[in-house]
Amino acid sequence: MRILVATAVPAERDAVARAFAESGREVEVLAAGVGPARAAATTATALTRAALEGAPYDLVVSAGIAGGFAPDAPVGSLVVADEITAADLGAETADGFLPVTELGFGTVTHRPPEVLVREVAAATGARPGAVLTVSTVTGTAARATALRELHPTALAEAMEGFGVAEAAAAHRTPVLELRAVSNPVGPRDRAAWRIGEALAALTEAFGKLAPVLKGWNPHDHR
Ligand SMILES: O=C(O)c1cccc(C(=O)CC[C@H]2O[C@@H](n3cnc4c(=O)[nH]cnc43)[C@H](O)[C@@H]2O)c1
Repeated sequence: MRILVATAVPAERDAVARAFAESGREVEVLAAGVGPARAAATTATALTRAALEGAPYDLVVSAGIAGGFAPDAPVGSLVVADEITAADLGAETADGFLPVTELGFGTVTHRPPEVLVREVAAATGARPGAVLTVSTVTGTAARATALRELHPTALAEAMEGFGVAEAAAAHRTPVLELRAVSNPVGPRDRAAWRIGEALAALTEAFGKLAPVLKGWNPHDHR
């Protein structure tokens, strides 16, 4: 079982890697960059390289900190994606937002394996729900409300999950997204982000997750 974990920034990579200190070559943790496009490009490159080396990954995990929708995902809590949805990939119209799928293109949602989502939730206490991928961090209460109206099951927003999932899908590899909430989604207050608390929660979660991930057989749960 080979696992690729893609975070956005090195501090998140290091927080995850601490939990896998003795995993040898089974788990690689990569700082793939901020935003869906950069994350997709870096993740796809890593997946291609591994495939060409004859050691393809069996699972890709998008991980890091996130904004949480109140009151369901408070700061310090964990969220595991039961769907990974690109929330701003589409067109704005006079009648509201249209996802690209309604324009006849592509996809806006990837679904991680249900069994794995349940196992991750049980092992870590993470709450399952939609994790939105946005290219612009939400900075107003109005935008937070609009996102929840469009995505009532959303628990968190971050900036990479959909890009990582697109790369995984191109390689027919299952994907998972696990996030630790560092801030509420809403009016911008960067100074109030609890990054240290969220990174500590991420390390603890991956520590509990290591046996689950290593024991998971993708061929049993396609
Ligand atoms: O400054 C630091 O020490 C530091 C350490 C770890 C991570 C960061 C980041 O700024 C990570 C940016 C990353 O976080 C996600 N994120 C977090 N909150 C939100 C949000 O409210 N809306 C969208 N994305 C959020 C996102 O995935 C960013 O890539 C800094």
